[in-house]
Amino acid sequence: MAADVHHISLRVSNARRLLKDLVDRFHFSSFAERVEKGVKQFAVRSGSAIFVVNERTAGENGELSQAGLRNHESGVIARRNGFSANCHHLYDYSDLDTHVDSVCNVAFEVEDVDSSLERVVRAGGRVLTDIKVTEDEKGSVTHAVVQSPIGNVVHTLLDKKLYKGLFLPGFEASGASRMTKSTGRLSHFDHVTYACPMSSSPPILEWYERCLGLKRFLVNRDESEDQGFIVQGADVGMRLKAFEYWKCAKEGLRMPGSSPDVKPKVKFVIAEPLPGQGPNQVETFLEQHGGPGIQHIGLHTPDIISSTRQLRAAHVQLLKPPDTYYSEIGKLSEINQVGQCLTALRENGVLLDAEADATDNDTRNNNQRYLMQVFTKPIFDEDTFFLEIIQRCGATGFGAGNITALWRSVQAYLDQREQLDNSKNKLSQ
Ligand SMILES: O=C(O)C(=O)Cc1ccc(O)cc1
Ligand SMILES: [Fe+2]
Repeated sequence: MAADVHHISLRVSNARRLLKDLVDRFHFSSFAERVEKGVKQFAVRSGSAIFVVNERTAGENGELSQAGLRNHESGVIARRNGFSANCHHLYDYSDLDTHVDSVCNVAFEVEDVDSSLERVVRAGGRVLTDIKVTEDEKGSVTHAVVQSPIGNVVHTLLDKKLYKGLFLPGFEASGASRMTKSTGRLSHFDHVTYACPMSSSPPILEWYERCLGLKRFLVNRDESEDQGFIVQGADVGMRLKAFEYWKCAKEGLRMPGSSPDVKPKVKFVIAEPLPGQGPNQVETFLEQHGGPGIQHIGLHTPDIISSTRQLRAAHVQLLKPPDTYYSEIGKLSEINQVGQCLTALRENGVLLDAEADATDNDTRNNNQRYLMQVFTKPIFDEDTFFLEIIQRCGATGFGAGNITALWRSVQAYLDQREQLDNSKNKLSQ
C-alpha cells in the first residue's frame, strides 16, 4: 500500500548543472549526496519536497559504466563505510532510461515493503528490484522498486522507520561547498502530471488502484467518472484523470509520519491528447521524451506572489498566460471576491481559479475556495519537463479556466520555440 511520496528522482546528463539551478534559482537546499566514481546523486529539499538528481552515465544500460562497475543485475557489490550496495544509483532503477533528461521515479514511503510488494505481485505488477536492506550507523532502510504502467516511470517503495539518519543510507551530508540552506517558500509536492498517449488512462488508473491502492480523484465537479475531465476548445484538447493515495486508516494501515506532521496528499494527474487535434503539448512531450512520462510537477507555496517574485528575481522564467486572461468576463470580480490583487497576479503571470460550490447558495461563500498557479519554462534542454508553482486556498481540484490558460501559455511557448528553431535551420542551410 503506497502511502506518501518520499522523494522524486530525476535522471539528467549534467547533475551539477540542474543542482545549481534548483539551489540558486528555486532556492532548494542541497543537503545529501552520494558521489563516487561513476555515480553522482544529489538530494535537495524545499519544505517536504525532495528531489534526488541522478546523473546518467554513458554506459549505464547494463554495460560497464565509466567506473567499470556493472549495474545491479550483474550483482557487483561495493562496500563502503560498512554499507553494502550495488554501485549504481541507489533507490533507483536505470534500465528504462530515456535518451533525454527525465523525471523517472516517484518514491513512496510505505508502512511495510513486504506486504506492499506482495500486493503489487498479486495484482500482476512487475518488480524491478526485489527487497533490499541498506544500512549505516544510523539504522536501516528497506526498499524495492516496481515498474509503473507509464513509460520509464518507476516507483521505489521504502520503509525508513528504523532509520535516524539525514536522508537514506549511502548518502552523506553534502560537502561544505555544496551544503546550502533553503531560502525559498516551496513547501511540498502538490501534484505530478503524466503525459500519456490517447486513450491510455483506463489501464493506468486500474494499475495504480490494484497495485498501490491509489484511488480516483475527480479533477473538478464537472468531470464524468468515465470520460475524465475534458478540456476542449478551438486550440485546446486534453482529457484529464486524477488519482491520489487513499486514507490508509480505512484499510487498517497507519501512514508513516501520521500526525502531528502528516504531509498533504500528493495528487497524480494523467493528461491525454484528444483525437483530431493538430500538434499539441502532450504529443510534443511524447515525441521529445520518447514515450509517456512525467510532464510537470506542481510545487506548493503558501504565498505565490512572494514566491514568484523571488523566482523571477533569480531569473526563473515563468510562462505568461494569454493577454486576454485577466480581462475575461468575470475574472476581475473573481479575483476581488477572494481578496487577491489583479496587479500583483498580472505582474507575475499568476492564474487564479475559484471553485464554485454547487450546493452552496450563499454567494458570499461561493468563491471562497480557490487556487493560483503558474508554469515555469521547461527546465531541461528538451521541452520534456517543467515545474508549476501552485497555491491552494481551500480548492482541492483543478479549474477549467486555469487549465485552458496554462495549456495556452505552454502552447505559445512551444510555438515560439518551433518558429525560432525553423528560422535557425533556414539560416544554417
Ligand atoms: O492544471 C494543472 O495544473 C494540470 O496539471 C493540468 C494540465 C496538464 C497538462 C498540461 O499540458 C496543462 C495543464
Ligand atoms: Fe499542474
